[in-house]
Amino acid sequence: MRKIGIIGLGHVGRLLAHDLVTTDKVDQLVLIDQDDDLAVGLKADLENAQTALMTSTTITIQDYAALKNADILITAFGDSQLLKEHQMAELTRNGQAVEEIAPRVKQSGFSGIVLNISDPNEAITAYLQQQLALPPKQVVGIGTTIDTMRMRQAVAKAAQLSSQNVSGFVYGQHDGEKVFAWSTVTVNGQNLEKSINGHHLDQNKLGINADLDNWYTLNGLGYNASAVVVWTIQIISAILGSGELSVPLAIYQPQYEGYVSFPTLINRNGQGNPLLLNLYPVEEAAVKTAANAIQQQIAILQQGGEEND
Ligand SMILES: NC(=O)c1ccc[n+]([C@@H]2O[C@H](COP(=O)([O-])OP(=O)(O)OC[C@H]3O[C@@H](n4cnc5c(N)ncnc54)[C@H](O)[C@@H]3O)[C@@H](O)[C@H]2O)c1
Repeated sequence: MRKIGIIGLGHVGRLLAHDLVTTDKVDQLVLIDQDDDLAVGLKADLENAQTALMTSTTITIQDYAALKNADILITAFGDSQLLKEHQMAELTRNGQAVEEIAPRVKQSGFSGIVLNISDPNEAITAYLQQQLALPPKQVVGIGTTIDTMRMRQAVAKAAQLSSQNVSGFVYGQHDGEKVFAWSTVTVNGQNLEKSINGHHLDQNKLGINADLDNWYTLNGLGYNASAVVVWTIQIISAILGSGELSVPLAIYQPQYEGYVSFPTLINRNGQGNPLLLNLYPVEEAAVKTAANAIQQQIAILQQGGEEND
C-alpha cells in the first residue's frame, strides 16, 4: 500500500496530487492545507476525476493522524505571492509554518521520508529536520534539482542536443547562492572545454539562459509548478521503488556541517550516499559560501522561534 501525505495544496501541492492520482502512483493520499475549503474542493475534484480511471486512490483530508503510516510526506506550504517581493521572502512565514506543522506530524507517529518543496528550500528543510527530530537521511529537500535541470537544458539547447545527453549538477542554494559546478558538467562524457557538436559553449551565457526560463515562468504564470512536480514524482518513484536516482537534493552534508544542495543518491531509505565529485577549488569555496548563507537563514528561524517562546 503506497501512502503519501501532502501538506500545502497550492499550485504545487494540487498539481502533484492530480498527477499522483491520475498516473496511479499512490493508493492512499492524505491532503492537508490551512484552508479547509481548498482541501474539501480538491478531494471532490480528484474523486470526480477518478470516474474516468481504472484505478482508485483513497483520499483523506485535514487529518494529521492519518500520516502515521505514510511512506512519504511532501511539504509544499508557503505563499508564492511573496516571491514577487524577493527570492527569500518566504523565509520567516515558512519558518512559522514549520513550527505549526512539525509538532502535529510528530504527534501522528510519522516515521517515513519527508521531501520538502517549500522555500527557501535548504533552510526550511533543515528547520523541518530539527523540529521533526527525524534522522537527517529521512528529511531532504528538492534543493537545486530544478536549477540543475534548467542548467542541463541550457547546455543542451546551446549544443543543439537533447538534455538527456547532459550530466552535471548545480550545488549550493536553490534561488540563492547557486553554484553552477561546471567541472561536473559533461555532454556525452565530454567536458565543456572543447567544442560540443560544433558549438563552443560560454559558461556565463549558459548560466544566464538557465536562469531565464525561471524568470519567464514566474513572469508569465506568477509561480512555477510543472517542473518541480515532475521531478518530485521521479524522486517519489525512487523512494517507493527498488532503484536509486542521483539528484542534487538539500541534504545534511557533514563536510559543510549542515544542509546544502549536493548531489546524492536517493532510495527507499531516503538519502543514500552523496556523490563526492572533484570540484574546482573556486566551486568548493562557493558551496561553502552557500552553506554559510543557509546557516544564517536557519539562525534567523531559530531566533524567531526563541522570541515566540
Ligand atoms: N524549490 C523549488 O524548486 C520550488 C518550485 C516551486 C515552488 N516552490 C515553493 O513551494 C512552496 C509552494 O509553492 P506554491 O506555488 O504551491 O505556493 P502557493 O502559495 O500556491 O500555495 C501554498 C499553499 O500552502 C498552504 N499553507 C501555507 N501555510 C500553511 C500551513 N501552515 N499549514 C498548511 N497549509 C499551509 C496555503 O494555504 C496554500 O494553499 C512555496 O514555498 C514555493 O516557493 C519551490
